[in-house]
Formats: sequence, structure tokens, C-alpha cells
Amino acid sequence: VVGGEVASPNSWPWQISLQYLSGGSYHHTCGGTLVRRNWVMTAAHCVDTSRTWRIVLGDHDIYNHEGREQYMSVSQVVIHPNWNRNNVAAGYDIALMRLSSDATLNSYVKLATLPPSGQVLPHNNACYITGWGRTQTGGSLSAKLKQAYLPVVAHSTCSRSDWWGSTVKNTMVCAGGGSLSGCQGDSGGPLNCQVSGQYVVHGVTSFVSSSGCNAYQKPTVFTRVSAYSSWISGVSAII
Ligand SMILES: CC(C)C[C@H](NC(=O)[C@H](CCCC[NH3+])NC(=O)C(F)(F)F)C(=O)Nc1ccc(C(C)C)cc1
Repeated sequence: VVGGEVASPNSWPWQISLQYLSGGSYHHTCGGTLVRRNWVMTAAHCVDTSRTWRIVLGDHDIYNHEGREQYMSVSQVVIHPNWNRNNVAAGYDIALMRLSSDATLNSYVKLATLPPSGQVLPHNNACYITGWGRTQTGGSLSAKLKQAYLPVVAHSTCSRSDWWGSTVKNTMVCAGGGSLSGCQGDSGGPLNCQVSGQYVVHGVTSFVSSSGCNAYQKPTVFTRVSAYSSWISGVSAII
């Protein structure tokens, strides 16, 4: 997250850290959202390589054990069938990960609220991006979870030729576009939007400009969760 501030610990209790095993230790690579006690939603581009994963719930400082963390292993990775790793612009940058056991829900670990199918938020709707991603283009990860205020940019604006043009589809949400943005390592995490007084996860962090995370008129682009409601329900059905 470029700009913004360190979040109050566990104030986004559905935020997870997706980590992979390398050289005998786990490394943060992406964010994610707890959507069922045993299902996490993330970006397809985060998990389209086969690795040994772990998911950390209730985290704040990813480099220090603070006692509220739950470390979960992953039993199944379900990538959207239409995802094409060579064409992030086509969309479908969404995946679900089944946890080997159920999360314990408490004040530090809660399920996210997802939007109703098809809901599209208006221009300037208040949202926050959260994540442990780089704090500057080419910078390092943040040790502590950060948040930044990223209001929704309507598709009509975001798809203008001097903005993202046809790269952005209506199965995506744009947010920000000023000096605040997501950055590598925030991928897969939530866009937390205020709807009728509660936070709803409307986006999965997907991409920023390759010329820099907070590039002018290149808002952070998210997979629009409400475009994938039936897929999410179908895969993570309680059965
Ligand atoms: C150095 C970083 C900033 C490069 C930048 N990375 C990204 O945007 C990566 C995901 C890339 C998926 C495709 N492999 N996502 C992120 O960094 C995120 F913001 F989500 F955290 C990028 O590749 N962006 C990109 C690439 C291609 C396009 C075409 C669709 C035009 C658009 C954006």
C-alpha cells in the first residue's frame, strides 16, 4: 500500500496473509479474505504456481508472533476456470483456497461480508485497500498491515483512453488514482467498501500500472466480487 497509514491491529479481521515455503521459512506473497470458516478468497495470479502455502489469520506484524495469529494449511486451491495468466486484462483474477481446518472466529478473526450479486458501487463510494504490500514502487513490504482510502472510480472514467482504456472490464472495480494505491504484495487482498454503514469486500486486488504502483490516472484495479457471486457460492458451498 502506497500512502495511507498503519491500520489499528486486527481492525480488518477478515484480512489474511498468504505465505509460501521457501528455504525453510514462510514468506508473505499476497493478501486474501476469509469468506467461510474454511475458505479464503484471493487473486488467481497469486496461486497459479504450485507452492507449499500457509494462510495466517489474525495477523498484524507479519515478521513477529504476537499471539493472535492462526496458522492454517491449505487443502485445495480452486482457480477460476477462465483465468489466463497471460491476460490479466481479461479478468477472472480470483481464486478460492480451502483451509485444512476451520478458522476459530473471534474478535481478531471474522468472516467478511460479500456484496449481493451484480452490485456496482457509485463513483466516489468510500473504500479502503488493506495489505502488507510494498509501501513504494520498487520498495519493500510493510511489516504491519496498512490501509489507504481509495474511493471508487466509476467504470466510465476508469475506461477512458487516458486512464486504463479497454484494459479495464466491467467485471473489475477501479479505486484511487491519485497518490494512494495498492502495490505488489497487496494482490489478492480486499477492497473494503462502506455500504449502508458496514464494510463489504467489493474487490480483490488485481493489478496496478507496470510503470509504477501509484501512477497518475491508473487507479488500482480489483476483481469485482459481485460479478463472481455464484461462482464463489458454488465452490464454497457449505456441503
Ligand atoms: C512492477 C509491478 C507494478 C507490475 C504490475 N504488477 C501487478 O499489477 C501485479 C499483478 C500482475 C499480474 C499480471 N502478471 N499486481 C499488483 O502488484 C497488485 F497491485 F495487485 F498488488 C503489472 O504487471 N501490471 C500490469 C501488467 C500488465 C497489464 C496489462 C493488462 C496492460 C496491466 C498491469
